[in-house]
Amino acid sequence: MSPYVLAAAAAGVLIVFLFAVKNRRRSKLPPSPPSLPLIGHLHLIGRRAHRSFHELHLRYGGRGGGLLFLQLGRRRTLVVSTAAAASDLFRNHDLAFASRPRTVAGDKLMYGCRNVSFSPYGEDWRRGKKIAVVHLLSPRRVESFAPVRAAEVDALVARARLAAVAGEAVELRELLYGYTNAVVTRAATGTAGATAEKLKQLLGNSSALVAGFQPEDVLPDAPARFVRWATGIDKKLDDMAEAWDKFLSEIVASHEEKERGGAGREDDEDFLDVLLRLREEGAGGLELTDDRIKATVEDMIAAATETSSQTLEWTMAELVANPRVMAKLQDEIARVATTDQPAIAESDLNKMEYLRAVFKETLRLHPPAPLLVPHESTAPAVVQGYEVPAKTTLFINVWAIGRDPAAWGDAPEEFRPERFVVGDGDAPVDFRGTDYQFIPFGAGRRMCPGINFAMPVLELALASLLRHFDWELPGGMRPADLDMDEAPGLTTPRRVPLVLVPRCKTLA
Ligand code: HEM
Repeated sequence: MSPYVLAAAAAGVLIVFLFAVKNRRRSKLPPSPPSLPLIGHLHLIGRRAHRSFHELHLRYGGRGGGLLFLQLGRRRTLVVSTAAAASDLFRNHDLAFASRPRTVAGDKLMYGCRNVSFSPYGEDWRRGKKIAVVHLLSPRRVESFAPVRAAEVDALVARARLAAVAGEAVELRELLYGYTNAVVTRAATGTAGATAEKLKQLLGNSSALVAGFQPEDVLPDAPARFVRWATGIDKKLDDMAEAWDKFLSEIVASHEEKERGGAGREDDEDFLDVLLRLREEGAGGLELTDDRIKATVEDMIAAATETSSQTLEWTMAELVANPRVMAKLQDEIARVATTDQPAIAESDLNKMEYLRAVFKETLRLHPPAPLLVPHESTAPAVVQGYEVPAKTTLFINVWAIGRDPAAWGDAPEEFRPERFVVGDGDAPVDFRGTDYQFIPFGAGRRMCPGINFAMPVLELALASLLRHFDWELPGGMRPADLDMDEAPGLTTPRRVPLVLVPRCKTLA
């Protein structure tokens, strides 16, 4: 046989062998739709990524046990879309997926990812998170902000009353954002007013810059840098980072000045006071540099404000769309908060079981972070028999999991808070990270540490707004006319802001 024929035969065998190996490797990845060169599956993802992932899961993920593997430009991506798969992932692979993908925007806006939310998994993140859980968001610290919540709810009710007396419609987003922003800004920095206004502006501009896919997601380093420079993204991020830094540095300086005048009582401290005191005390091994302190305060404000105001706006929308639920909740509030009380006491909130159920139902259907915050794996993992390589980005589609018929029955789209009310002795499904069909705050190591802070802020506001007012749709609109779609972005506000008319109620 001629050497050419031999070489061709050998090459053929080698190609078939390599193809078989590649296919065997591929077959160990979770299912995946057909992809294009370079961009992979990016062209299949719309502006509301959670909806695109859900559609792809329904179409291609059937045999994948709730897992779907996508190549989004350069990013290997695992999408989890069912409660069963989320349970397996958090129970058995939480550590492998406990890091975060690094982004240029996160680096620039959060002091090199020195905040808790974007920090890669490691000792600094662990210590930063401990500070958040033990010192900033502990039940005792949250309790110390009760007067702040009471004052800001009073202001919220007063603003709604002005509109009610004038017979005017109110844009709820503006009203509710003003409230959550003021509570969080006061808890973080001790003041609201102009500080809260400035923060609103900074937060709004920053969200627009970090939303959506970034050039480095799609392109190799050098071209991505070029695109960032050519499109002006880098300049915008640098300007934004400078504006944040100027603002935060002034607040830190004024707190340091105050501290030099003598330490106040620990019970009256805001987040910045706590962080500066911990720096003095040694901070459990974490070097609390100025940058880390500023990143932590910025992180808390960013993580708390929009998530809370969006939850309130969605809840009001669902209540107006479901008058039966609205009436039942108003009855509960009237039963618990009697007429002799001018304002609702926080201790009464625990007696409002249906109120908590209403919020849970809202968070099931409208989780503010529909894909959580992206995780990244630091080691290879075998999930449900599939091999997932290290450095894979993980999206947990809690928006889809909240609609998973296997977990929620045959009418998962229906707003029915009774799902979360159970008979004596049974524990209702909760969002504390162990009922994997309902994880709007995440689960495992990277779970949200802010639940205790968020819930009284939400519950006190809603109970007060429903106690003092009836809420009507403007201009003959009917509940069925309400647009219940969400806008694109990292969090999911309503696409169309909710506008309602408050009518003063006489307290029965
Ligand atoms: C309705 C209100 C809120 C919702 C729905 C919410 C939801 C979430 C979610 C989904 C995550 C990501 C979990 C993951 O990646 O697995 C998260 C992380 C985080 N949240 Fe919240 N959150 C809320 C309020 C708050 C508040 C009030 C604070 C602080 C005052 C806060 C601070 C944080 C922090 C620091 C992280 C990062 C945790 C980490 O990476 O280890 N959140 N939150």
